[in-house]
Amino acid sequence: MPERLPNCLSEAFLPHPPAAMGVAVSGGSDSMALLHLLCEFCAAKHIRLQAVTVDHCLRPEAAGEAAHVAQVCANIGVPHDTLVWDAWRGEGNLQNAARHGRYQAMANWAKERGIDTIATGHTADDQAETVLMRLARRSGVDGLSAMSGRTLREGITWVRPLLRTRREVLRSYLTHRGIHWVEDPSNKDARYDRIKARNAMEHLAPLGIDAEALGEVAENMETARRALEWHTFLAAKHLVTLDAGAVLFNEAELNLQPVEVQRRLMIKAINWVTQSYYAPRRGALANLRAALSEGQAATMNGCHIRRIGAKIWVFREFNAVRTVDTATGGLWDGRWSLTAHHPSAQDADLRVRALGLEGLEQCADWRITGRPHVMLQSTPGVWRGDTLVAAPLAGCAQNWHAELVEDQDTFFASLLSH
Ligand SMILES: Nc1ncnc2c1ncn2[C@@H]1O[C@H](COP(=O)(O)OP(=O)(O)OP(=O)(O)O)[C@@H](O)[C@H]1O
Repeated sequence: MPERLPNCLSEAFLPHPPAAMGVAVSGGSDSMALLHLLCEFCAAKHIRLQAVTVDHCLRPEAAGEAAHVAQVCANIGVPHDTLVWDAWRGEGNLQNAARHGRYQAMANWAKERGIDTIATGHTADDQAETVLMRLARRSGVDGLSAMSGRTLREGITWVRPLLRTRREVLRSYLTHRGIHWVEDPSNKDARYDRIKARNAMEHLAPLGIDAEALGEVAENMETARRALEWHTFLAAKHLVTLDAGAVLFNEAELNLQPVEVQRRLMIKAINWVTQSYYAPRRGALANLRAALSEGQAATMNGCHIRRIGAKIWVFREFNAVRTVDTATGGLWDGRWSLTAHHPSAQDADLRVRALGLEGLEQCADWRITGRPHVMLQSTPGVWRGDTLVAAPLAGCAQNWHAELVEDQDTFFASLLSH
């Protein structure tokens, strides 16, 4: 085994080398190898490298493992920090909560240090195991698509330089150089789906289903996913309009699109209106489609969806914002800012709340906006007690402006991954 792995870290993973980058090191073989490979790579490119380990306080050995990583980093002259995540409150899925907490903690760590890129040690084996697990979940093109070599999350670019490298290659590299790594006991625990998938690989090999083959499937799926994404983007440009924070589809044009494109457009619309990241379930979306085709209205994930005239409107569900109440200087529903340029705009007793029926009763001119009554109910207004002061989206502006924090281009941009 050579001391260097020349093909592991191609420059392709960093098209624009940053001045500084982070590396997430759990202490396992993959990230330990990544640390050493990056140490050489960054020295040659004059990139300042810093390492980080998150201790989830879930296993008694974890603190010792983090200390081991710290020692290894000290030996090779890479600054290292251990972050503690102990926010588990016993609710929901522990693995997901720990992963989410870890990414957030590392992103904050990086931002505090002026680092915008962090490398993680995902390998070709992780890729293959993920494909197997996704097959079991009956995933479609998105789920089966390859993990990307670069993703944006929490305002940080995450890179995965080892995605095409097998774990066994990294282990022999470490062994050859006498570098010790930590063996996480959960890596042998066959109660976890990932370990089940790992163990299944040896039985699948005689069929020709190995890490390389599964990796290729994932890359083919990724190519198909991008084509679908592009088609969806072009369709959106043609049949979507945005108005007052709502998404409007030309229904006749929408129905001409393939079902999968319709599904993706609906997900993006719901996510844009609710500022959410998670897609509603396939079954729920199929029910929504059926309801709409029968002319019924539906609510889903905090959105109200219905046909009005020739359009399908997707807008905020009134019940989801009924109790949202903020000061006029703040963000209402995470996306609206209401401002005015007169001095009374600063009055401490002014609040922003949804209009509801009460608000619209005080808004004589709502019809001139051309917006549906049911949609305007969930738009923001400025209130003093029970009296409506202004409703800029409902034709009663009184010199107030309602602005979305995300400009409308972000809806179209969200249709394309980066
Ligand atoms: N506790 C940790 N501290 C620092 N980095 C970590 C830690 N755990 C995992 N990582 C980083 O994430 C990489 C992938 O690890 P692992 O597969 O265990 O995580 P995961 O939660 O499955 O990640 P993902 O959801 O991104 O697939 C590691 O190689 C390492 O770079």
